[in-house]
This record gives sequence, C-alpha cells and structure tokens, in this order.
Amino acid sequence: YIWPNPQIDMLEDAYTVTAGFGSTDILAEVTPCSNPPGGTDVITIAPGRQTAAEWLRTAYHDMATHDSSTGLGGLDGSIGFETLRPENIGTAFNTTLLFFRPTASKRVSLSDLLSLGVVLAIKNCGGPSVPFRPGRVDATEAGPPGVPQPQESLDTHVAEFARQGFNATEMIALVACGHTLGGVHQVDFPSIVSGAITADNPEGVVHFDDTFDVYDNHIATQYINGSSVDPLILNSTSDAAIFGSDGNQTMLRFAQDPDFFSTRCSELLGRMLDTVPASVELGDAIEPLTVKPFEMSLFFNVTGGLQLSGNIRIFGTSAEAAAANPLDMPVTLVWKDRHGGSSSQFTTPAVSADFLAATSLFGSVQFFSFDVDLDSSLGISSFVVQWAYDTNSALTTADNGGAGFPFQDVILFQHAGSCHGAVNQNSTINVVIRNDMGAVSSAYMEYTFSSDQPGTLVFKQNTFQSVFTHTGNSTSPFYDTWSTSFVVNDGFSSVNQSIVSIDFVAVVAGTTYSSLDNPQLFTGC
Ligand code: HEM
Repeated sequence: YIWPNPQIDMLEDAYTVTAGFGSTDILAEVTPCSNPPGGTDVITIAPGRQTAAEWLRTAYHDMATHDSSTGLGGLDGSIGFETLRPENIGTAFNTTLLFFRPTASKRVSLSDLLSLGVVLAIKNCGGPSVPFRPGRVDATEAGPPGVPQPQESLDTHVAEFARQGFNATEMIALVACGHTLGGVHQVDFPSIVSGAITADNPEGVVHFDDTFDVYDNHIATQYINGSSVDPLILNSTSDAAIFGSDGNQTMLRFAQDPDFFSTRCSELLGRMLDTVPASVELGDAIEPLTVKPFEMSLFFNVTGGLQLSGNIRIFGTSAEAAAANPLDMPVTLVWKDRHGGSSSQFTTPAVSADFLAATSLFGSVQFFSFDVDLDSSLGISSFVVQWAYDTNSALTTADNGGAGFPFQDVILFQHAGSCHGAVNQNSTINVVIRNDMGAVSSAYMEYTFSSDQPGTLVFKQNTFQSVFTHTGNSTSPFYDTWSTSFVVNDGFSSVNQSIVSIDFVAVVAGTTYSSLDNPQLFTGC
C-alpha cells in the first residue's frame, strides 16, 4: 500500500491512530471495554449493555448469512436490512449501525467500519490483534436468512457453520471467541434468562463469564471447572451442546492455554471478518505506515502566498519509538519543484505547537504539523521526510517506497470563499488551476452526500458532478481562479448529512489531475 490511496488512507488512519489528534471516535465508544452505548445516536441507553460485545455480535450476525457454496452473503452490512428477523432480535444491531453510519463514505464502506470496530474493540478489551483487511462492499438489499439461534439443534448449528465456511471444531472455537464478551439479555431472551431485571440492569443482562469486559479465556476456564455462569450453558441450550460436541477437547485446550485461546481467536475472528461475498476482493491486511502525510493541502493564503499545510505522522513499535520526545525529534520535509528539480526543505520547529498528541493501540504515533510557503512559479511535485527519534541519531529518509510522496499542484481547492450548503442551500466551491501548462479541457468536482435508503439505517452514498467555470486571475500569475455553485436537492426527501466527500478534477493538456478535499478546511455556508 503506497500513499495516497483514497480507499485505504482513511481506514489506515483510523486503524493506526486510535485517540488524540487525527483519530476517529471509534475507540472512545468502546473504552472502557464495558462501555454502554452512549451519545445521541442510541435507541435505548441501558446500563449493562456493552458496546464492544454488541459490535462483535453484529459482525457475526452480518457474516452468518454467508453461503460458501454459492459465494453469496457475508460481512457486507446487509444486517441493516435484516433487523426485523427473529434471528436478529435486540436493538444492538441498529445501535451499532447508527454509530458507524456517519463515518461511512464513498471511500469507506460501512461493512469495513464494522470490521474495524471489532478489531479495535477486541484489542482494547485485552484481546489479540485481529488482522484487518480493507475492501468490503455494502449490500443494497437483504441477504438470505441463516443466523444460528439458541433453540436450534447441534446438527443444525454444525450445518449452519459449515455453510458459513467453518467446520465443527472451528464452530466450537468461534462461539467461545464470541461469548467471552457480553451476555444474554432477559428482555430479548426471556425463556433463557429470568429474574435478572433490576433498576440497575433494566434489560436483565446475565454475562457469559466472570470477566465479561476482558477478552480472555474465562468462558473456557469456568466451563471446564464447573463454575460457568453462561446462560446458554446453565439452561442447557446452544453453548452447552456446542462446547461439549468434541468431548470438550477444544474448551479444555482453551482453558489450559490462554495464549492458544488468543492466537486461535485472532485467526478465526480474522476469517469471520474476511468472510465476504465472492464478488468482493479484500486488500492485504493493513500495517501502519511508518511515515504518512495527514490532511495535507496546498492553497493560496490571505496574503496571496502559496502555502503547503498539513501534518506528518510517524509511527513505530520499538522501545525507542515509545520513549521518543517529539520535541527532540528532527523532522524535515524536503520537496522537489514541479519540474522535478531543485530540492527545498523545511524543518519543523521544535515547539510544542507543532507537535500534536495522539496514541495508537498498536505502537507509538507522533504528529508534526507544517505550514510552508512555496514559490508559486516553481510549485511542488513530491516530497520526502527526513527524521530521527532524537537529535543525536542519524536521519532516516522516508521516500514512500522510492518515488517520494507525490503531490500535485495543478488544481487546488481554495477554502477562502468556499462553503458547502445543507440540502436545498447553495454551495460555492472555488479552486485555482495552473495556467501555464496548456488548455484546460475539463474541470469539475465530484461531490458525494448521504441519504436515507428504505429498509436499513445505513446511508446510501450519492455522487454528482458540478462543472467549474473560469472566473479570473489569482494572486499568482501562474494560476487562474475557477468556481462552481450548486444546490443539493436533487429530489431527495431526506439528506442526512451535508457533503461527505469531494474530488477535484482538471484535465489540462490531455492529462488528468485530481485531488481530494481536506475536511479540516471545509466549512458550511
Ligand atoms: C450457534 C451459534 C450462536 C448462538 C446460538 C448464539 C446465541 C447468542 C445469544 C442468544 C445471545 C444473547 C443476545 C442478547 O441477549 O443480546 C448471544 C450474544 C452474543 N453473541 Fe452469540 N451466538 C452464537 C455464536 C456467536 C458467535 C460465533 C459470535 C462471535 C464470534 C457471537 C458473539 C456474541 C456476543 C459478543 C454476544 C454478546 C452480545 C451482548 O452482550 O450485547 N455469538 N449469542
């Protein structure tokens, strides 16, 4: 994976930077591991509910309709269309979808976010790192039914897991890897749990094990030593039959060897998340990039100068990375002009204002922010980053796999004077386009906004184009100004958000140049 890649960049950021600057709110929602659903997007807030467990159950139920013989179904967000089925009882599914849906976009599917949520929640609950592969595609309709239910027979469960692609032994392990978090709610399963509803526990949750908020092997140790509290065992339903179905061999090994439990769950949950319709091709598991630009943008500032602004993220897993003081880290941006020649450079000043605190579940991250003035006659074509963990160490050059980090200076979003409107409001977007390269045969922006779709809480992404017209000269003799105005209405009865993503495109002398929006610079009208 080489930066930039619009389909992976945001997911890699969200995977790598889990709190502080540049993070999404995903990890906060499952911190601590016992955290109940909160915020405005929740259907019912109840003490005793556990978001981490709800995300894991949601991912399993979404995947559980997969048919390995036909390649249909899998982790594709179709659960949104299936919440009225008896096999999907409870509000957990819609609560989960409501949390993730504003973050989905034309670049990032809801089903990728569901998977990432599980990966982060499990790690944060003390569990293993589960590989996270990007590329899931959201369904536009319900899949076939087929989620296992507790009243079904063992034979039925074995057949259902076989259809999903897991053999009988893997079934035992996967159920134990799921039923180590959360529990059974009396309000949804009154025939399995009774007498549990109290003022403090209004949904009557009874947990599967004594450490419902730690991702550990207690579901197995308690089962083996006879102290299980799992309602699906005590009431002789599904877990009792499943866990005992190989003469307790799997559960015994899980109970005796916490490391084996961890490794096996990482492997099987990874396979669960990667069970997707056959038409979907997933990318390689995401590994954090060591050096990555974040929200870089090039624009004309109020004094008329061409300014490059943004951040460089440095990630590491070593003890040295963990101990590094960002104020002692030399970080230098070295860039080439638009003709590929004459390198210029800028070293971030070691002041705290330029260091932005952030943390990662998988290592250490530091962010360094840049504001650099460029010569608009020379522009920029690429840059490398030279950096070290302290001032005495030799500098390492990050060159993005060899060619440097590419950066185009042909079509530039100008946030001054630009704003995006809500539905039925006018939006005006300004760009500048380089004027010394030949004829501009096409210049447009592609904007995407989300709308309700029938049958699911998951938003539909709608993409439209709006053409730029030439409006005049900029403060630089090398750039002209272009502008477009449009109204987001297009007959939609309900638009849930304003614009969620934009691409700017210019075709100049037969070559296409494009850039993404920088959400930090985007303002409403
Ligand atoms: C035969 C297979 C399975 C059956 C019959 C089954 C059944 C159930 C039932 C009845 C509940 C209670 C739900 C509630 O009250 O909200 C539950 C909860 C849960 N299940 Fe399963 N399950 C199965 C497999 C799995 C698998 C494979 C996973 C994940 C790998 C999983 C993850 C969970 C989680 C995390 C919860 C707790 C949810 C919460 O606390 O909100 N289950 N399961």
